[in-house]
Amino acid sequence: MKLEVFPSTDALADAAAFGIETRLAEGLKTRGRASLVGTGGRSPGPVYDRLRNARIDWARVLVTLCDERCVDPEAPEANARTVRERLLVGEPAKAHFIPLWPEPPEDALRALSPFDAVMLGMGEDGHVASLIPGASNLAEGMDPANPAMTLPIQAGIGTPPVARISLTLSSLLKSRAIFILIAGDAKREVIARADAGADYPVRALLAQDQVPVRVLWSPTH
Ligand SMILES: O=C(O)[C@H](O)[C@@H](O)[C@H](O)[C@H](O)COP(=O)(O)O
Repeated sequence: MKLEVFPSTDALADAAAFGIETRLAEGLKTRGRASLVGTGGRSPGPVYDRLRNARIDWARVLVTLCDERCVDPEAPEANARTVRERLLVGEPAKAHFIPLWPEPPEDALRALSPFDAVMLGMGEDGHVASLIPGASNLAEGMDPANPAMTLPIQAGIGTPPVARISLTLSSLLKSRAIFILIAGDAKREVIARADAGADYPVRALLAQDQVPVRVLWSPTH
């Protein structure tokens, strides 16, 4: 793993947004459509803010999420709400948004893949999307041969501890580029340990050579 170190959240967000916009533009140019898998948490907000200004044909872009909390889509905890408020405003409102909940869109996701760009955060427990250590079906979610695109995750783990829908590892890997956004010293140590072989969910993304993965780090959120 090559950790890309940025001095600030702004610098990280500039680089991530540029990388993602480039992937979307490439998808539009070569395939006439593009797909973005977004994420929740604190990391993506500043990236969405920049992507809003991307001069691409948003009407031909499909946007979905790597995970969703099973809460009212209007609730502040809903990842869809973050995407609606931070990304799908102005021109990007023309993009087609595919929610993961209440009906996991298995077929739509399969038809959409491989995704042009997948943006992920990472927890201090090494989770990505909602592939969270402690989930009773984590092995299923981490099975690279699992044909399912999505996986329900029980309530009681993760923050907030609500039930969730996550993309599976196999669906995250049906992509052309993955961007992992992390902040703070604790997560820098976790990802270094994962890269060195520790059994965190994020390790599965670092230890494969099917999809290019960029890991972008800044000292704070
Ligand atoms: O819905 C979620 O909670 C996320 O998708 C989750 O996987 C998040 O990305 C990480 O927990 C990192 O969160 P931060 O970006 O806040 O560090």
